[in-house]
Amino acid sequence: MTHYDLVVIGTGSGNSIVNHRFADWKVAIVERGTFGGTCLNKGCIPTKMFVHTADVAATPAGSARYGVDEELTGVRWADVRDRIFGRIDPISAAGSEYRHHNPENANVTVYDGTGRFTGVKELTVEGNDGATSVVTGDRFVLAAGSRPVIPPIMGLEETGFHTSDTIMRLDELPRRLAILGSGFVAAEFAHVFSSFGVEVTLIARSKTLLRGEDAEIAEHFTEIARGKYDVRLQHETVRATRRPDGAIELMMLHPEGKQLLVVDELLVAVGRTPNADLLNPQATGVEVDREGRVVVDEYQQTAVDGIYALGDLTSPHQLKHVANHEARVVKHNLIEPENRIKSDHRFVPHAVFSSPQIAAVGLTEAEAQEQGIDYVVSRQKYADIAYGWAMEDTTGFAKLLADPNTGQLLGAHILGPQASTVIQPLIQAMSFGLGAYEMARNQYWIHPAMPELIENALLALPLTPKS
Ligand SMILES: Cc1cc2nc3c(=O)[nH]c(=O)nc-3n(C[C@H](O)[C@H](O)[C@H](O)COP(=O)(O)OP(=O)(O)OC[C@H]3O[C@@H](n4cnc5c(N)ncnc54)[C@H](O)[C@@H]3O)c2cc1C
Ligand SMILES: NC(=O)c1ccc[n+]([C@@H]2O[C@H](COP(=O)([O-])OP(=O)(O)OC[C@H]3O[C@@H](n4cnc5c(N)ncnc54)[C@H](O)[C@@H]3O)[C@@H](O)[C@H]2O)c1
Repeated sequence: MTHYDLVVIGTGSGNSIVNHRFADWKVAIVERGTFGGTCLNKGCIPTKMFVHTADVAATPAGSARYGVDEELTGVRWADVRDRIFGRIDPISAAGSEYRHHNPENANVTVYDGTGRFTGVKELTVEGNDGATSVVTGDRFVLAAGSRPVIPPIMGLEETGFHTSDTIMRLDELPRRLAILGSGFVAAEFAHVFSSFGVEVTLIARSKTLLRGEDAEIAEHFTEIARGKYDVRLQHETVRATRRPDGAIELMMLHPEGKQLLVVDELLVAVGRTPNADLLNPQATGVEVDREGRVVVDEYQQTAVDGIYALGDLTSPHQLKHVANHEARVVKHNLIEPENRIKSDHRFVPHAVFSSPQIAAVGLTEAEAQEQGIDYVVSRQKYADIAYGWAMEDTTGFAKLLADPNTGQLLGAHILGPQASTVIQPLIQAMSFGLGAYEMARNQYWIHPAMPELIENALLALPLTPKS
């Protein structure tokens, strides 16, 4: 049994905690999978590299409206895949090498294996090489992330399927792909594979895709998606079978009856569950809530003094910028326990990198209504700003909600080109309390740039000056 000052479990955002400020600490890092975690290896980064490539592949299909005739003559899947992972895999390997062998990490021991609490502040690591080690620590950081949910569909395991963990490493592009789910992962991969020429069928139980978004955004996105690939709404997949010819047959229930779908590959994208169960946190007194998340306070500390948790393991926002923010809070609180800081989850934004993009922060209109909050609303189409004319955009818009009493923004929802970038000034305004009326009028907005979408949406809010 070896004792450490600090034990970090998980090398996603958890890995960013240990730096020169911990040089005097004896540190253990435990990682069961690929160094760098989900975002680097299987999440944000490769998906966005595929999404950008898909945007390029989709360009010819939309260029005729500008009077430019282009043709997509092919997508070299193996080249796309190998370019992307040819860049990512060495970064992950270098991160692992750095922690294992670089003299700057002389105080750090890496355990390649799965950690599981077997007592109070005692972790048993089943090494990937079969060896077992027991480590104890004064402090722990639980940063073990989440994994894809596999729904209980008859025959699914025997049939075989992909998740976001494996779909990006396919040997070749399938002719037909079914995607089960209607959230972030489904929306992004539907764009990627349909742009690459794959016949995509998206199977959703809900009445709209992306139902966590503001209802107007979700409805518009669903309508646009239906024009690009086959979208089956209100379909419950009940059985999967592998046919003798190798194809996959899915049986779905729909209000109007049973349906069969035959595809070559299946991507399951129905959510992610925290990896808390792998850690057996109860053995050290750490609480887990009904959703399976490790419970933390505003300092990111669990019920046990000195045991902190962060990221997908604990947060309802399964987003990298949230995991990174929480890692910075935990780092500070470890180094300065007498002067701890709180994490700030007031205005957590997100973006869906599909086509079109979606970005949002704050309340949806339905949430404002449910919470009985007084609000005013404005909408601004890309089609009615100069850059929208340049892009010939016909579907994009921004929707803003503001409190008429305080003049503060309550929510922002954007569907359209570069939504993930265009939204940033609104996140800033909400975070720093800048009034919507003043924001619109007391600064220059570059003409004729895309943020004029925001300027006009702000000007359209029926507000009065507050300062
Ligand atoms: C396809 C996809 C696309 C995404 N795109 C975006 C995006 O565009 N923007 C965004 O903000 N977010 C995105 N996300 C979400 C983002 O990847 C996660 O929110 C983020 O990576 C979580 O970081 P983390 O440090 O909490 O966990 P992870 O990065 O998952 O790290 C946890 C690590 O812990 C290890 N581990 C687990 N259990 C144990 C154990 N018992 N012992 C030892 N090690 C263990 C795991 O192997 C893993 O390496 C995406 C996710 C997916 C799946
Ligand atoms: N751009 C980004 O920031 C990004 C991209 C990808 C993933 N992520 C993160 O990863 C998380 C997981 O993504 P996800 O898309 O897997 O989950 P999700 O929670 O976004 O969406 C899953 C959807 O699948 C539906 N569903 C559940 N069971 C189903 C079933 N049996 N059949 C059909 N549909 C079913 C759910 O109702 C839900 O709408 C996201 O919530 C997000 O936090 C973020």
